[in-house]
Amino acid sequence: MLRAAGLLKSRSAVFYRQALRSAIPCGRRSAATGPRAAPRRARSVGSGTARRALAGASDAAAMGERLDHAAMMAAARALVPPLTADSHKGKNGKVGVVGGCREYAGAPLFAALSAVRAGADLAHVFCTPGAAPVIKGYSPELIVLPFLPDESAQQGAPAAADAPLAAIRPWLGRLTALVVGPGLGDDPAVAAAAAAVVREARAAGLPLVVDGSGLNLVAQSPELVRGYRRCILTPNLPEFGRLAAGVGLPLPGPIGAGWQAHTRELAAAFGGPVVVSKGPVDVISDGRRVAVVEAEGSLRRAGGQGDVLAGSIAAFACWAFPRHPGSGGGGGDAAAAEEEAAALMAAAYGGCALLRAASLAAFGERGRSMLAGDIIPHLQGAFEELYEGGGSGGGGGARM
Ligand SMILES: NC(=O)C1=CN([C@@H]2O[C@H](COP(=O)(O)OP(=O)(O)OC[C@H]3O[C@@H](n4cnc5c(N)ncnc54)[C@H](O)[C@@H]3O)[C@@H](O)[C@H]2O)[C@@H](O)CC1
Ligand SMILES: Nc1ncnc2c1ncn2[C@@H]1O[C@H](COP(=O)(O)OP(=O)(O)OP(=O)(O)O)[C@@H](O)[C@H]1O
Repeated sequence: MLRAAGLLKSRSAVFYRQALRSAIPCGRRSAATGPRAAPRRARSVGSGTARRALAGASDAAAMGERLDHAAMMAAARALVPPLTADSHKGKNGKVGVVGGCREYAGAPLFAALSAVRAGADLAHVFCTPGAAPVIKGYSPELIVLPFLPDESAQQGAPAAADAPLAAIRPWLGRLTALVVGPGLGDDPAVAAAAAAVVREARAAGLPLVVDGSGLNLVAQSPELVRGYRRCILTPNLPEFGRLAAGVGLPLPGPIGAGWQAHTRELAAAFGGPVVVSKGPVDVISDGRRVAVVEAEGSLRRAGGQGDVLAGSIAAFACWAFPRHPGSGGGGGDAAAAEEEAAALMAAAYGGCALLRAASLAAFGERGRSMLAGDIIPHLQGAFEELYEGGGSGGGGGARM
């Protein structure tokens, strides 16, 4: 038994290392990705670490010029808080997930569990009453709050968002990042409540990751996030097309990877949010600079991998804005805007690289049977390899 576990462990470690190697275009491990000798200090966006790490790549860059992989990995690594004996619960992140309805209970579960497995301390799921017992039943770790409208009771009723927002509002102030959309569905009352939560979160300067059905909300009402600098939009290609249509950005031809070339333009059209266009490579842009995550991932396309990504990015977003001071809105000084954009780009890059390494490891273990839930136990080993240099290689056979 122990021997088998050891074999699994070392097999996993091989996959993390493969993922790591394939993440480095020159094929050698740079200082930026090597193990760290010294303990790290806690850092915040205000320290300028993320911006400085990006500066070498971005200062000379023309609009849309591609940022360097090693610099992006260093920037992501700089966001990771050290584990210290004087930490308290919540210090390393409290993530909220707005999503989960009768049809889709898995998506918010994947996002929330991934956030805590990536290192956030707490995860809350704001879902409909129909989804709550299912989500809770899967994981005692999650704080499940059935405050979104009950879809079955709402048919034909006006989409009033006041009551759900009143229930959710007291919790928002405790969070350090919010994921909006995994498994939210398209019920009008649920969508109206989620839109109200987005407005409230934005007013409070809370970092947002918008994914899944949340992107449909944004496509229909781009003003929800337009100009908001603490927002990451994570579209797959159909979602990318809907967002582009929402802001009047023309795209060439039918759905396809070529659309990703327009990621910078889409981000520019939103004027604040970072866009992560998911696909064969993940293209990340703040409307000015572009970073591309090319690391090898899984060959499986099982549903839910985007939810694991959203939760992983949310953990990094907590670390990018530990106390979310300021509003993240337009205006303010240019240096602050630059800091926020750099931190957000680093958070997105960190999450994308993590997902790819973990899914490659899960694929190595499960092959064609790999599911999104199989990736989550591998977040640990992938995280250690990419961001801590420890490389326990753990995760094989562990529970979600
Ligand atoms: N287990 C769950 O509860 C899951 C729920 N999910 C949720 O389900 C809701 C709806 O998501 P959908 O996946 O239906 O909607 P999407 O808009 O993501 O996808 C619509 C259709 O486009 C296709 N498609 C996706 N990527 C494509 C690409 N690159 N090229 C061509 N076609 C592509 C898909 O097969 C799908 O049929 C969201 O809220 C989402 O979060 C998903 O996250 C999957 C897992
Ligand atoms: N064609 C591809 N080649 C390689 N990796 C891919 C490809 N498509 C997706 N991925 C990987 O899967 C991740 C999630 O992308 P995907 O398109 O599955 O999201 P999604 O459709 O939003 O997921 P979900 O099923 O959770 O809604 C990407 O970030 C990338 O790592």
